[in-house]
Amino acid sequence: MSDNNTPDIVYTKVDEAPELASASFLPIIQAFAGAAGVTVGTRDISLAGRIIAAFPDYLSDDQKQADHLAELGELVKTADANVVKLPNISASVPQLVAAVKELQGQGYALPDYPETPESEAEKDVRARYDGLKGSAVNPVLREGNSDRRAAVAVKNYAMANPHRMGKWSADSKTHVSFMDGGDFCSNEVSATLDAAATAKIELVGEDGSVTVLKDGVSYPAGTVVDATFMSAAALDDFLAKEIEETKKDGILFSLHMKATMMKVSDPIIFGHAVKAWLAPVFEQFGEEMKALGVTPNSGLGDLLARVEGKPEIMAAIEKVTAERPPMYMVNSDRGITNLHVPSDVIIDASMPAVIRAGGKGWGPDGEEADVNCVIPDGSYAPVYDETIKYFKQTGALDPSTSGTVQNIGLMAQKAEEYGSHPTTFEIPKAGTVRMVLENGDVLHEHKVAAGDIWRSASARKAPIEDWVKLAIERQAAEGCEAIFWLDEARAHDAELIRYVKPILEAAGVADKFQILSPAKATRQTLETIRKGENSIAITGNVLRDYLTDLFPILELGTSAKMLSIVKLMQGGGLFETGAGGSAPKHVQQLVEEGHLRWDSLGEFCALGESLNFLANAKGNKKAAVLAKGVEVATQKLLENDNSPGRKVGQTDNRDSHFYFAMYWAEALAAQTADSELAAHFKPVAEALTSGKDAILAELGATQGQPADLGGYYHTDPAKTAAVMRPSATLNAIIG
Ligand SMILES: NC(=O)C1=CN([C@@H]2O[C@H](COP(=O)(O)OP(=O)(O)OC[C@H]3O[C@@H](n4cnc5c(N)ncnc54)[C@H](OP(=O)(O)O)[C@@H]3O)[C@@H](O)[C@H]2O)C=CC1
Ligand SMILES: O=C(O)CCC(=O)C(=O)O
Ligand SMILES: [Mg+2]
Repeated sequence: MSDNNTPDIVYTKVDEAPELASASFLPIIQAFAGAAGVTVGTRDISLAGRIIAAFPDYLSDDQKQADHLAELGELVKTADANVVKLPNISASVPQLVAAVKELQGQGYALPDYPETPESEAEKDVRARYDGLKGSAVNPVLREGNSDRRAAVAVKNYAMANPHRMGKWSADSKTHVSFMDGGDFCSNEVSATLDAAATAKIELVGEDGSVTVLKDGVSYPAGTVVDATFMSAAALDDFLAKEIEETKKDGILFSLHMKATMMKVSDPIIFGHAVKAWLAPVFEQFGEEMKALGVTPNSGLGDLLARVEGKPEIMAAIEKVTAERPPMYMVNSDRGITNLHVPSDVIIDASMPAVIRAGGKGWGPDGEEADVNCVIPDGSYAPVYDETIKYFKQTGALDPSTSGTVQNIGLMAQKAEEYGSHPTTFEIPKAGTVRMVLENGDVLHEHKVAAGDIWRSASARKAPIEDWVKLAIERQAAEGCEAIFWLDEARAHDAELIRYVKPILEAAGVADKFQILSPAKATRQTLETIRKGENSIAITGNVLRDYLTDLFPILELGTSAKMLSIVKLMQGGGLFETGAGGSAPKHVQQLVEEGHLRWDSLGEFCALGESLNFLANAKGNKKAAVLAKGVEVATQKLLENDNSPGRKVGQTDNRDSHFYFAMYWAEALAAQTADSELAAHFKPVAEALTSGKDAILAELGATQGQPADLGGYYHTDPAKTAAVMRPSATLNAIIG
């Protein structure tokens, strides 16, 4: 749906640090693009914006907001889509509840999040909130497969200016622990559908009763449909054993999940860990805590807040905690543990952080220590396991000589586990889960017990074929090693391999590709980049996510600098900014000490790609000139080291936007392809250059002081602009 009101480029309005950055950077983009007749507009996909859009019937007319996510969901299915997508919050329940509370405080008469909905009205409210939970944005926008890599200039800069890496020692006790049975990995079955089909998922109880869990799940022909489950009993045994083992080893206990993206299964697994950690407390006070509204899936933080006024429960918690191994901390100064909030420790970012640090996590005493990284399901844990084993044997990677790993990820149309939420169930009672097709065929069945987590994931034919073709294209462009990270011994992967091989053979390029299990691919890839050579990892959706944080964090120090292109299957373009999240810690630092260390390199890269797309797809010559200018400016910003530093007083996000604007204007003034644009930008470049000292002084004057944004999830635009655009000189030139 592209109408006259759709701008040439849609720049998404999001949350937390990237949204703060946009308050400073977007006015620059709009002014520069406007001079070339390119329109850049925003669509609000922030958590607060999505909440407001979901409850028009509760709000006054001036508070109402259209459903921009739905609009973008349509746009990305057209060739007109040109969307720059910044990272947004994939909300856990505590984040959602906090955002609602903040909006209520601002006068939005939103209903409370119903913990235990009973009336029809409460059930309706709960369903609307549930639709906003977790990764509700990315799967809607990602109508294409993923191509993530470091731009050449960025990689070269990282090699010339290597970040610090923690040292690995051969006797590090840090390791990964995963289940050896009863998990999603070992229970998986998979089949490819010959014809289009509609399935019903039902639970046949041991008593013979039939409960329909989900009806009318339809798949086009050629879809790979998986089913699997995690045994709750096996999970509980595993967690109890790991807590004991960690204590024996004298190291930190940590749990790494993706409770945001895997919004149904992983919060439940997280809740099992909370229960395992406080097992004796739950045994003694389980009923009382339930009455207080304790839901282990929301984490220890929520639990502690609810039992605060109960000294006997608090005493029991203290007693158990003293017997437990020390826990890996999110923030030891504030006592925030790994199990406090399900969205605080997110595996794609958290495991690389441990690995980059040489296998260290922060303990409750504020000191670094070795850590047991518990990742219950064995499907992808071997990647981290193998990485850690490799570094223990060989020492840390050297970013000044290391090659690079690019990723081609199967992501389109809610591929694989990351699209499985509507078909994931916590099983209410023992029986058999069956997936039955409309002709009565039983596609998959599993015998399950109460509390098991059963889920079905699928990958469609068109996205799979598009993914293999994209891999062929990228391998031809790079000429380097290319590995499909697929395990022929795993049911789902075996079905994918049946697609991959014939396509490679038909294209005559089978010899350019290898197919290796994730563990073997990890080792080979690490050996390749250690030699200074490059590798393309062609993976499913989960490994796309994991690897595009893991390798960039080792090679570049951060995944913020990644080029992240989604070639939409209907011809449009979606340009994600970096491969990281919305960095809540950065907001805290800005609010406390007026320094924003968010690095917008991902935005610069995405902007360049988006303008190039406009130039190529729409023949917009001026956009091509703008794009070239963005490339030159980015290169210059790197060369001159104008990226943000971590500490107050150093270059920050706002300073780096000024430098970017100055270099961009200089490049546009100097180019000869479009004299009109050159003439327009000449005085702009001069004003920015001669105003440099004044501008930097005005920007710097705000550092070191607390900043007031007028909100967290729903900030005040005027206050945010005052914080993020404090230079009157710069504003006058841009304005
Ligand atoms: N594409 C998307 O929409 C994504 C959204 N998310 C969401 O983001 C939130 C936070 O997720 P989390 O897993 O903590 O991951 P983040 O990537 O937000 O944070 C991890 C750390 O990465 C570093 N980092 C990330 N981006 C930048 C940047 N541009 N500049 C500088 N440093 C950066 C920071 O490290 P340091 O502190 O060392 O500076 C940061 O603290 C969650 O709500 C999650 O749901 C997460 C991933 C992707
Ligand atoms: O959508 C999300 O929750 C996170 C996405 C993510 O981590 C990624 O795409 O790398
Ligand atoms: Mg990720």
